[in-house]
Amino acid sequence: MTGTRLVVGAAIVEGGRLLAAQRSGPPALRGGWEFPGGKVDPGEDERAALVRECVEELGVQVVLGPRVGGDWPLDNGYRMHVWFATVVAGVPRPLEHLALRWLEPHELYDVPWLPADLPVVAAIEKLLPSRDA
Ligand SMILES: Nc1nc2c([nH]c(=O)n2[C@H]2C[C@H](O)[C@@H](COP(=O)(O)OP(=O)(O)OP(=O)(O)O)O2)c(=O)[nH]1
Repeated sequence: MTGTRLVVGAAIVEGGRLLAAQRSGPPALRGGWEFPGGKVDPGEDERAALVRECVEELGVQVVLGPRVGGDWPLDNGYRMHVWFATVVAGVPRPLEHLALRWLEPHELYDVPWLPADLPVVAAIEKLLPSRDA
C-alpha cells in the first residue's frame, strides 16, 4: 500500500553545512546520526509528514526543496525518501535528539551515521556546491 512503511528525512543545508541529528532511542539506534524525520502516518502526505517532523523534532518550519535520489532502503523493511530542506523560521534545537551538528563538507563522515544513511550522505555530498568551484 502506498504511504506505508515509509520514512521521510530532511537534508537541511545552511551555508553549505548539513544538519545531522543524533538519535536518542531505541537502544539499538541510540547515538547513531540521522536525518531529522520519521515515519509517515497512514493517509498522510509524505511532504507534510516531513514538515511536521521538523516542527516536532527541531522546533523549526522548513520548506522542502529537491528530492535526494529515490527510494533509499532501510534495514527495518522501511524505505526512506529524502528532501533538501531550508529552515524558514526558528533555529533547530534537539527536542527529541541527543544532539545536533552542522557538518562542513569535509566533516560529512565525522559522525557515525545510521548505516542506511551512508549512501544518502554520499549522494548529498555530490550535490552540495563544491568549495573549490
Ligand atoms: N528519521 C530517520 N529515521 C531513519 C533514518 N535512517 C534510518 O535508518 N532510519 C530508521 C530509524 C527508525 O527505525 C526509522 C524511523 O523511525 P522514527 O523513530 O524516526 O519514526 P517516528 O519519529 O515516526 O517515531 P515512531 O512512530 O516510530 O515512534 O527509520 C534517518 O535518516 N532518519
